[in-house]
Amino acid sequence: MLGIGDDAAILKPAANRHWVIATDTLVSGVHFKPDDPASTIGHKSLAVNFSDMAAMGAQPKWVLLNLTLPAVNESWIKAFVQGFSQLLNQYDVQLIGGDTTRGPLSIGVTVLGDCEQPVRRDTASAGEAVVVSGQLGSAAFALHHPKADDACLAQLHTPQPRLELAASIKTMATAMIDVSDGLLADLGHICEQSGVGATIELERIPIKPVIQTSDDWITHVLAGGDDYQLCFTIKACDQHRLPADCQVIGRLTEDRGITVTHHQKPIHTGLTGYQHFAHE
Ligand SMILES: Nc1ncnc2c1ncn2[C@@H]1O[C@H](COP(=O)(O)OP(=O)(O)OP(=O)(O)O)[C@@H](O)[C@H]1O
Ligand SMILES: Cc1ncc(C[n+]2csc(CCOP(=O)(O)O)c2C)c(N)n1
Ligand SMILES: [Mg+2]
Repeated sequence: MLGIGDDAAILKPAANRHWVIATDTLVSGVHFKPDDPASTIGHKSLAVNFSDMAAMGAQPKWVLLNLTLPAVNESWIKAFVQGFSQLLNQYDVQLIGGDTTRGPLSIGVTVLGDCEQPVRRDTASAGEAVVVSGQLGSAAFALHHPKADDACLAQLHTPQPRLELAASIKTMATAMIDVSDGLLADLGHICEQSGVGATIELERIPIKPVIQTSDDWITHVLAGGDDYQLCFTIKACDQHRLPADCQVIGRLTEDRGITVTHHQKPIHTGLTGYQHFAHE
């Protein structure tokens, strides 16, 4: 085992474990505002990667950090490191390397984790219940209404990866994903890759009541993104075993596509999810 200092780090996998590897980049102006606090940018760049580990039912162990900075601003870097290290230490994860270059501000993180049995996106079946953790739409609401609610703003700036929750439900989850691009997009990935569809009930999706003050709250809930909650599927017989922070919001169907109902009536949203190249 060798960390920072050589041309590459060296890892020795534990026997009978699966390695799980993911990478996610945050770009200034795309994933955060240039004047957001550096400590929250540090936190979020790691949290979104840990969220991918949670979605696989894996435990993060090591990370690589690729920093592109426009200039050396010591107080900015100090605050970034503080936010980044706080989450690293919380989950006992080691920074084993990375790269630092000059350019427009962006942060790339690669995370390596392990688990006994990963939870995939392509293993759900029709008839199973669709579950989400926490509440959806808070971060998207805060992005559009930054002064409206501190709890929503905290969801946007310092999302908490659902690692403990994932560990507690991973054996009952038949498929799982984290909600980064919006529920419709991410549940859509489970559906497409598992060859099923879904019907979800809007009124069963947990939200903070304050977001309903926005005319666009349905868009925030279904397609806003930046939630970093878990969406997973379970057998109907496991519903009574769900932790309190999890809510069944619908069911998987043989028919493809996702139908959203509001008080039993289908609603036509025309929504997809967060798309990086949608407005080109
Ligand atoms: N440039 C790329 N080269 C190779 N594979 C890629 C590339 N971009 C995405 N992928 C792969 O495509 C799959 C989906 O990645 P994507 O980033 O779209 O989804 P995600 O990780 O669920 O979402 P998010 O990035 O919002 O967390 C992953 O397996 C990822 O490794
Ligand atoms: C300044 C600013 N503009 C827009 C957003 C919203 N946003 C950006 S990327 C993304 C999806 C996840 O990205 P990826 O798919 O790359 O992981 C979302 C919801 C934000 N947070 N800050
Ligand atoms: Mg990704």
